[in-house]
Amino acid sequence: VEMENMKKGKAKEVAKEKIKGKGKEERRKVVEKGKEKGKEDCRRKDKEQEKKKVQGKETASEKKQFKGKPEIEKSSSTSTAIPLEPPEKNKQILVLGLDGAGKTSILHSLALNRVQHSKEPTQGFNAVCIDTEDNQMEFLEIGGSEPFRSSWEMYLSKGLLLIFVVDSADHNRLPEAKKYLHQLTEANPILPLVVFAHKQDLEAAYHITDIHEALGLSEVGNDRKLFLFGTQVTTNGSEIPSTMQDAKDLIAHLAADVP
Ligand SMILES: Nc1nc2c(ncn2[C@@H]2O[C@H](COP(=O)(O)OP(=O)(O)OP(=O)(O)O)[C@@H](O)[C@H]2O)c(=O)[nH]1
Ligand SMILES: [Mg+2]
Repeated sequence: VEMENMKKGKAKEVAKEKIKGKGKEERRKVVEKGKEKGKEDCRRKDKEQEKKKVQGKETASEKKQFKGKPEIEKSSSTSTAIPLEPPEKNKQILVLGLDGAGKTSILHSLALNRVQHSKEPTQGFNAVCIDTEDNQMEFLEIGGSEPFRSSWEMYLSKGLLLIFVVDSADHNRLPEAKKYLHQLTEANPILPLVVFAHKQDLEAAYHITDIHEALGLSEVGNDRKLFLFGTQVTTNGSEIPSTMQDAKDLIAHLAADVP
């Protein structure tokens, strides 16, 4: 399926203009500003992660999965028990969606520019730093299993933008995904939203227009930047599809745009 980027109404125009209108120079400034705020940690960790991957050990994000409070800014992130608290430092790109939607697989693949499927459900959090050409992004996935969903909402205020992932072939659970998505969008009416209509490789996958409808995306707020991508990761090791690359580029632009 040739995947595409769908945007809606006014939000579409605004987002487009902002991305196009923003000169590279200006964008770079924003990025530099972000780095000054202490994102070097993130970069250093990312390098360590890459090394691990090359050595064929556990992936960065798997290593960083843990229960309880995220400690991604600290050098030794280990398992801790409750309480759950939002991270206090840099703003992150939140990656949410029901269990099994494909969040971790997407993050691994975006980090490597190569497909890498996740083998295990995320138990708690999964923090991933990804370098782009002139930027660096910090993603925070929160597990989609029931016990973790109650903590999604409290991370919204710390989010730069929200990536919401759905399994496009899991028709039965689309209403549930919609319910959670709308709870999130109602709690924060302006946070930019990027929806991944994922697993487009599956025969049963709904096309993005159906996903748009099933998730009620026309009702998530007129003041919000909204994007919808049809995505998939297929064979481990293969290059990520161009739509995934497009999504990554867009996310980098959006993240750099946030003051
Ligand atoms: N067919 C297909 N399967 C996929 C795709 N992406 C991920 N998967 C599979 O879907 C399953 C769940 O993927 P994960 O990335 O662990 O899903 P998740 O959203 O992180 O799940 P939680 O961490 O439990 O919230 C794994 O078996 C993946 O291999 C895809 O594009 N197509
Ligand atoms: Mg996961």
